[in-house]
Amino acid sequence: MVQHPFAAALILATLGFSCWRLVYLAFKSTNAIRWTFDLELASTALCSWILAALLYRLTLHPLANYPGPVIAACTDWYNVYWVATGNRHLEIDKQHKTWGTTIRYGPNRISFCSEGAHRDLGAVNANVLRSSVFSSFKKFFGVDSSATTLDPKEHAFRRRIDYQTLMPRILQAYESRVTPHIDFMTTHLAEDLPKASSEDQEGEWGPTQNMTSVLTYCIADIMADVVFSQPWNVQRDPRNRRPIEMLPKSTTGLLVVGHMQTVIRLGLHWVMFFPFIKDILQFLLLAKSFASRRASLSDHDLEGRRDIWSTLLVSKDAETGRTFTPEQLTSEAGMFVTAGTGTSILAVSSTLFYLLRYPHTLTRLAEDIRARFSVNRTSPNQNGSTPACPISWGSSELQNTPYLYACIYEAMRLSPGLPGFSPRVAGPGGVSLDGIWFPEGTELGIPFWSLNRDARYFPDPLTYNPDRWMPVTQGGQGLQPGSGPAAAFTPFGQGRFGCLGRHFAMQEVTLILSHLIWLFDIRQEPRKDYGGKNGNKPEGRGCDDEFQLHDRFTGDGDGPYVQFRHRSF
Ligand code: HEM
Repeated sequence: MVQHPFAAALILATLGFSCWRLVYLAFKSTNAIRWTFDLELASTALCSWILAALLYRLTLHPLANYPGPVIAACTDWYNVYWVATGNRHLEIDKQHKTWGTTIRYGPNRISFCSEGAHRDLGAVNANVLRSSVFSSFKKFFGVDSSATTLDPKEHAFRRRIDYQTLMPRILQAYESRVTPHIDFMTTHLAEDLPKASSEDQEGEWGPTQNMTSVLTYCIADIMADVVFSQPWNVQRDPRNRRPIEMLPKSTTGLLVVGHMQTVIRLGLHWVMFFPFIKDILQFLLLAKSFASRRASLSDHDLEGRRDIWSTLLVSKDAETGRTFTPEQLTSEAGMFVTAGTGTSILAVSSTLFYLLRYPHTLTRLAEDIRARFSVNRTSPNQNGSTPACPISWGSSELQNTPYLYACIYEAMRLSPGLPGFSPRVAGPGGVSLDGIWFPEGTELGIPFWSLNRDARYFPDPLTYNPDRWMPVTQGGQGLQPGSGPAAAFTPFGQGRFGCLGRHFAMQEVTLILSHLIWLFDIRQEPRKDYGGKNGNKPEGRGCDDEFQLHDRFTGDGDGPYVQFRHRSF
């Protein structure tokens, strides 16, 4: 209020006018035609109610003194707008640059960009709950998953069961559900390339590939196979691609709706936001059909190969003795596909983007990987010209390739899987973050995009520098994600909401990248204009050297546009 005297004066004046109108109408009522009077009275009362709410939000609300855009303090339509554009992470970043560490980005929402706040919010025993933003999922689909339920006990129960499917020691069982899809992708890429005249010569460069698309199809096939024992077949059959291509945009829809709890309470979300969510409805129908087909498979059909479904089916919660109901089983299985697809695509595509933008990092990584994994002359050739890649799922040598991990972490820092918020709500009695107390019910979010680029924690933050994550003994800075000086960087979240698939994801991402880099030379499409050279890019998107994302709860990119050629052996 103090910061916005003009807005406050305007609102006061309008409120005064409304009160006068009410009094005037009350006097006039004896002579007025009844329905006209009712209409005028109702609209005046509505305007007065809205203005009173605005006034309260700007003056007496517990968050009234936090800085930020006036419109954000007044209404959540600010959030709806920015979420719908996919640019909310850029807008929030701009606001933090203007106002500092803590900003009010909704009437009841605080964005807190500090390592201390991140630590306190993510602590296992933090007095916070999941925000009602996630409730839109259940409102539309009638079911919840561990990634959306607001009930802490239900969440903990589902998490305990889900964890049993992704424990590091059982991941090896998924090998035959992962590697064939990666092999299909690389074989397909190789088929498009001009043949090299001999093995010890590089070939010609092949056609341009949009790696976000290539990876989307590969990773969707992997996830459907790992979860449901059913290849989605999106790599082979373009007709199957629409649901997976539309998934990022439809999660935006859920996020948009989640910010409008009043609209949901009035049941208007179906009408107002249907265009946003119709694609996710299609996706869920597809997940249901996967689930019913999977339910009809017997152990014999699986030929001894484990999938996530079979583990979920038999797992029992040690604390409560409960198992999943058929509905819970279906919603959890579908959730694994949504949670594990977009995030992994982004991790691989952004790493490729930055490796190509900083060619010395690509050269170093390729030399390292090719030196560690030598050519196996006895294994069958792919497409007659390229020896098969010897790197296998779960390879301990691969897991001990620090520069590969460093390159991925650094790309995830600049292109976080969750560029925006994963909001929490202060529990009964309130919560203290980084020394600041927030009352019960306040919605609190860490702006991951901004935090990961904060020069207080990552000097020279916009430079892609994998050496930050290399051990000191190998000339690096020795940072480790989520601890010590890099505590601000937690690419897989933390605490009781942290990612259950992190070990699986790192195995998958490292395997895909190492296969591409071992098999092919890669270069950026020479003619592609990535950045704001034409001066017509929206604010925050002008940098040529940055992988551009849309915040659709998970980050959604495009490209990089690359060309491959056969490497020499
Ligand atoms: C590089 C890839 C990935 C990244 C960056 C990533 C990141 C994250 C993050 C940041 C969260 C926490 C969300 C929150 O705080 O609300 C999360 C949750 C989750 N992730 Fe991942 N994830 C990745 C891959 C996967 C994969 C492959 C799977 C499954 C196979 C998976 C399953 C989950 C699940 C089930 C949750 C919800 C946990 C809960 O609510 O208790 N993720 N992920």
